[in-house]
Order: sequence, then structure tokens, then C-alpha cells
Amino acid sequence: MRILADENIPLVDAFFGAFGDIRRAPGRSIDRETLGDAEVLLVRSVTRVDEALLAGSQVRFVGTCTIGTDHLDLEYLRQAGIAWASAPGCNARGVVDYVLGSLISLAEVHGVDLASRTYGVIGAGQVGGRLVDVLRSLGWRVLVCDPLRQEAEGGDFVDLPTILSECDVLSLHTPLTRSGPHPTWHLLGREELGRLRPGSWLINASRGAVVDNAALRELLADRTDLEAVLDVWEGEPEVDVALADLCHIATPHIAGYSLDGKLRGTEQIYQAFCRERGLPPSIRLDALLPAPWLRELSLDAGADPAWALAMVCRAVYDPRRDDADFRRTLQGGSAERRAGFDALRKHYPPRREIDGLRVSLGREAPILKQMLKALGISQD
Ligand SMILES: NC(=O)c1ccc[n+]([C@@H]2O[C@H](COP(=O)([O-])OP(=O)(O)OC[C@H]3O[C@@H](n4cnc5c(N)ncnc54)[C@H](O)[C@@H]3O)[C@@H](O)[C@H]2O)c1
Ligand SMILES: O=C(O)[C@H](O)[C@H](O)COP(=O)(O)O
Repeated sequence: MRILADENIPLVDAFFGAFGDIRRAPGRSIDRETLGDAEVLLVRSVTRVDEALLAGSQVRFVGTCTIGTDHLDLEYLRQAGIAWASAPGCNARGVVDYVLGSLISLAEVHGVDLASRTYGVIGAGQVGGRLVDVLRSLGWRVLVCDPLRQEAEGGDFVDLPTILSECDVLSLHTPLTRSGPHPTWHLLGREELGRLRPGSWLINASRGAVVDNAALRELLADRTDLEAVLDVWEGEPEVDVALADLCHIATPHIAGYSLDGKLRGTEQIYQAFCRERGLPPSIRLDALLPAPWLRELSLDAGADPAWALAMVCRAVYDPRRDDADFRRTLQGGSAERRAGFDALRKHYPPRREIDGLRVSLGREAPILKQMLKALGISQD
């Protein structure tokens, strides 16, 4: 079997080596010619998979080692009878860690107690749902907007205008959709952005075009009370440099780039491929994951909970480093910036997820214990 894989998919040999010959190519340059006679195509989010790429090819299975599927033309794949799979939830925890790290940085700069803010999570699926659980377990007030879930489940959801009028922190976790009853393209357009509460913080680690980037740039230039954290950009790898300059944290679409999440993405596509072929999966990620560089921390039971939250989260991941790396790439011209965006993603350092950490407390400390439990951290 001939397999073509994006060169940035880790562990392709370990999971797919037994199935046939593997060729690799940069994801953005995969075209009909690169595809050649491949029967299996393994991609990440930067390859547009549609009729133009696949018509007349021998591809029978497309696997994207990502959560997002907006780069796949699913209707075409269905019509063409080409099996496909994505990796739901694979890197959701990494995005939650990114949001926590961003909040901690914002709280420090503004001297704000995170527990005093009202959080609005827009889109409560794999990522947003986990984030809501963590924030609520920390004892913080969270409103959730997810009209699709609301219609399906009823329950405790609010609409977007309520989020805009009541929340101090907005975090976006919707897919990018342009049709259907609740499209998300420019979900936060000029009008919605204009209704942000004074002193609001906006975090977007979903897809760039869920926010009107030009409108956000104009708003941030005008309203210095607002803060934005952007991991995703309209038109990436091109980035609106003026917008990035106005952001508290700006990163090159790496919110979900935990090592665990990336490797899980490959494993999930391997499992989906095995299911498709009626084969029992025989390779497990547990056996391939390297040990984390940091495994254990010890906290004194008398530690201040807000300080402890920041220390524990930052011990595992601090997005300010990614922000600094990214800003250095924004100095050059357009071609250099695009190359810089992709290079940071290709050579991303190993980052682990916070729930892989163990923390010991020494003696009883109920508030710290609850905080660690909320983060999903094992305790001795
Ligand atoms: N930056 C990153 O590195 C990174 C990593 C992982 C995922 N993502 C992106 O994050 C987003 C969320 O991923 P996920 O795994 O949670 O997806 P998901 O499909 O599990 O959940 C998305 C949720 O959004 C809801 N939704 C859809 N339209 C909505 C609307 N108009 N308003 C409010 N809610 C709406 C859906 O009902 C669903 O519950 C996706 O765009 C994904 O591509 C980005
Ligand atoms: O959709 C996802 O899973 C994430 O956005 C993921 O981090 C994208 O990473 P990429 O495929 O662009 O490397």
C-alpha cells in the first residue's frame, strides 16, 4: 500500500510502517502531482483536501491527525466514497493548558484575581467542554454558549448576547463553519466586538476567521481597556502584524501542540484506519510516549492558592515563551513571516500536558487539593 503523509505527523513509521511504503511531503505543498499513486493520505490542518486534489487519484482513505476538519471537503469525500477520519479531542487538553497559561499571564499584568471574573466559553465540545469543567472545578463563574448543544440537550446554556454583556473573559472553541443554522465565520464581527464589556479579555484558539481580524485590530487600537490572546489568524500563515502587536499573547497556532496531543492524533488515525480495514490495532501510544521531563512537584500546604495555580501551570507550560518566539518572526517581510510561522510549528519543543504531573502536598490542604483536582493533577 502506498501512503503519503504530511512530514509533520509524528510516529507515522511506528503506526503505519507495517502497512506499506510511506512518502512524506510538506503539508502545504501536497498537490495532485505529489499525491501520485498514493492510496492513503495522512494530513494535518494545512492541506486542503477536496475534489481538486483527489479527483482521479487512487486515494481511498484520508486521515487528518487533527481535531479540526474545516480543511476537508467532507461532502466531496462522501460523494466520492472516500473513507476519512479525524482525531476528535486529541489535543483538547493542550488547548486548555494554553488558555490557563494565558489567563495567568493576564491576571499578573492586570493585578486581577482570576476567581473574581466571569468566564464565557463559546463552543463547548471537546475543548470548550473540558475548559468549562476545569474553570468550574476551580470555583469560577462560567457561562456557556453552544446553541447546537442547547437545541439537542436543553439545559444551562446562554446566547451570545448574554456572553457579551455578562462575561469579562471570552474564550472561543467553535469549529469554523460557513453554513448551517449557526455558522461561526466572523461569529465575533465588528458589531459583537463592539459590545465587549469594559476590561474584557478575548481568547481565540479555535480558527482565525471565527473573529473578524480587521475589526478586532481597529477595536484594540481604539480601546486600550481590552486584551486579546490569539493563537489562530485569518489567512494564516500570513498574520496581521499590526493586530499581533496589539495582542497580549500572539502565537502561531500551537495552542494544541502538546506532544501528547500530537501523538494521540496519529494514534487515533491509526485506530480509525484499522477499523476501516477490519484489522485489530496492535500498536499502543502508551508504549511510545517518552517520559515527561518534569514528573513531580512538591507544594507546601501553606502556599497561596492563586500563586500555586500559576506556579503549577507554568511549570508545565507557559505560552509567553511561544509568544516571544513568534514575535521575533514578525520582524521580517511577508515571505519570512510565513516561513517563520511554519518553522515554529515544525520545530515545536516537546511540551507535556498538565494532567501528567504529580504534586505532593505534605499535609492536608483542602483548597490546594481542590485546585489540583480541578487541573486534573494526580496528588500524592
Ligand atoms: N489552536 C489549536 O491548536 C486548536 C487545537 C484543537 C482544536 N482547535 C479548534 O478548536 C475548535 C474546537 O474544537 P473541539 O474539538 O472542541 O470541537 P468540537 O466539535 O468538539 O466542539 C465544537 C463545539 O462548538 C459548538 N458550536 C458550533 N457552532 C457554534 C456556534 N455558532 N456558537 C457556539 N457554539 C457552536 C458545537 O456544538 C460543539 O459543541 C475547532 O475549531 C478546532 O479546529 C484548535
Ligand atoms: O485542529 C486541530 O487539531 C488543531 O488546530 C491542530 O493543532 C492543528 O495543527 P496542524 O495540523 O496545523 O499542525
